[in-house]
Amino acid sequence: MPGHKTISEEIPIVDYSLCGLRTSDQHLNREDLYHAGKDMVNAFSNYGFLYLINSGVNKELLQQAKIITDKFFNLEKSKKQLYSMEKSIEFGYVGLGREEVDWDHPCDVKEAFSFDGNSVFNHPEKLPEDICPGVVEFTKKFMTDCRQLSERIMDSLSIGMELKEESDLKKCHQRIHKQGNISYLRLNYYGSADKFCLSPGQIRLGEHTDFSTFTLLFQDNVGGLQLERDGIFVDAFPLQDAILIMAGDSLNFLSCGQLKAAIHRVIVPEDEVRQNLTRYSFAYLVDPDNDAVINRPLLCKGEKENEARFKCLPPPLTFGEYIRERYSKIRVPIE
Ligand SMILES: O=C(O)CCC(=O)C(=O)O
Ligand SMILES: [Fe+2]
Repeated sequence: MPGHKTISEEIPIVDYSLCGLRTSDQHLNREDLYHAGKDMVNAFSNYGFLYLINSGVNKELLQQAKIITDKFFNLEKSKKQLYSMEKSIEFGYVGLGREEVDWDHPCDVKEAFSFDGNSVFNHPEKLPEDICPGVVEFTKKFMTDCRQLSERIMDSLSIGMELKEESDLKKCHQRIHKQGNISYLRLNYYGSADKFCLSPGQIRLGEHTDFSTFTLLFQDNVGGLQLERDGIFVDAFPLQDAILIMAGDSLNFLSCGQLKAAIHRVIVPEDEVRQNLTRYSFAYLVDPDNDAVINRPLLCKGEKENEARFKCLPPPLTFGEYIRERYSKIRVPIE
């Protein structure tokens, strides 16, 4: 039976060997989804994050992710800028200083490229294949694995949360990788710290929660990612072959606050050798459909719609409306 233990007493570990991508749909067992789902719900209720091991995501794809990231971000600035992200679209290149998730600190010291599923699968001609050969094939394969894994995780969560209608969570995510849903892969690239004059208090990525339902985060061994636990930031030490799963704002809303959104940030490591290493991370953000209402809690078994937590709810808010409002606060406009 999949277990639930802790790494350094900090980050719960959920073993997905019986429900991950190596298990075919026919061999998937409800009992196994239930046990993993309960572990996930416990971890998200207490902390908002967990390490998933034995997910079955193809390891070769992670090596390719690193090669593609290296290839793209080492290009000249002028080439990268040909693919600059336009306003409010989750596709394109975000250069140094274009995002500031936490306005109490100076700008984030990172570059990123986001690939939303609709662009990758339906408009691959938009991708930078000309300057970064292989990117179309890689994103298609990697995002397919991520979507399949995310759907399994939604099945586990729906059973683990004891939803009255188990399909309700997935119903909010019917258009992943299609028009009307912006679930996306973000390649994050944090250049060596010695190249920049960091201002006091400047960190690589400011404190934030993701807007997503949840985020699958693949990080390298450099370190620097921190998660808030009981009001204190703890190091999310990279764990070999594990995916860090962080609950986002949408899951927090959909569970009426029962599942916490993970507060996280990336600092510059204190260790000088590590500071001067380039850090990579790959984040796949599973988002609800743009028109899905996210601030109406999903009904659990035994619950009635007229119970206390359903009273006095604010006016309905769709995911599309929510992100428009949030993005306007984090993006520094293009000059
Ligand atoms: O680089 C990391 O480890 C975290 C990235 C992240 O939080 C994000 O892309 O939203
Ligand atoms: Fe994040």
